[in-house]
Amino acid sequence: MIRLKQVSKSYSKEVAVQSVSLNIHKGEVFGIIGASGAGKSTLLRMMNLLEVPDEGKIEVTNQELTSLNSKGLRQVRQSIGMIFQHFHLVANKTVYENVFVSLELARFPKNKRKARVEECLHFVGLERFKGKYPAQLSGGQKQRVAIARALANNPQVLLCDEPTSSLDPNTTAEILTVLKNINQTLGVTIVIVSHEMDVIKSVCNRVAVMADGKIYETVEQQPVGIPQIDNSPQYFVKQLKKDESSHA
Ligand SMILES: Nc1ncnc2c1ncn2[C@@H]1O[C@H](COP(=O)(O)OP(=O)(O)OP(=O)(O)O)[C@@H](O)[C@H]1O
Repeated sequence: MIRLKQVSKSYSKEVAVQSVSLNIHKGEVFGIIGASGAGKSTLLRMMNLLEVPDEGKIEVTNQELTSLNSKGLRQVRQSIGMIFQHFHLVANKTVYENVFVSLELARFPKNKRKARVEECLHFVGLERFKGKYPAQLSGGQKQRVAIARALANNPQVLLCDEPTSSLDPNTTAEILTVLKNINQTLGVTIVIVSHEMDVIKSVCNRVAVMADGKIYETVEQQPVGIPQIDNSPQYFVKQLKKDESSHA
């Protein structure tokens, strides 16, 4: 599904990614973890050519991205959705419009756009929020809009760059549940970059550990599942009192 062959990228003299080869299979939830500066985001951003590699080849759905002209690249990008840590929503557009725009850009059939936006907002549980603006939403809701937008063109791949790093544990669990659902019900291949071990362990079936621009090791794992978070005040009080007594 995604095939990287000896891909490298430098910024001035800074080597961000160094000769990485990697195959990500259809239907996987693939994680990329490592220290800050290890090259995770750069590697992910090369999978849809947001960053252009200096060397190497990148194939997505059997098409070599670096050899495509701009029209070909635009078409292939419709099968690759992406979400970001800071959501990247358009501030002066409503929830509905944020999703609608991606259908316009992709020249989705005009008479089907409205229904598709509603379908995507329904999938992420945000139908009631369609008239709101991003500033009126919580972080988790903003990420859901970004997911709906990324899903609008029926992608085969969803690239997720630190998708939960701005969110609290409860909202993180909600977003991971949405991502898992997308993988299981829609069969979308998911790649998640995160520095949070709990996130990677909860949903990924294979994980690349990056260091100094290279893949140090790729580990297969059984996802441990998404933790059930108790957000009740009773839970917080209990945890505080437990910590107090363990330090007495
Ligand atoms: N646009 C850029 N211009 C210059 N240097 C960059 C750019 N993007 C990344 N780098 C450098 O490339 C290296 C890898 O960065 P990258 O963001 O890929 O790492 P990361 O593992 O995702 O880190 P983090 O977890 O902190 O986001 C770092 O040394 C970084 O400073």
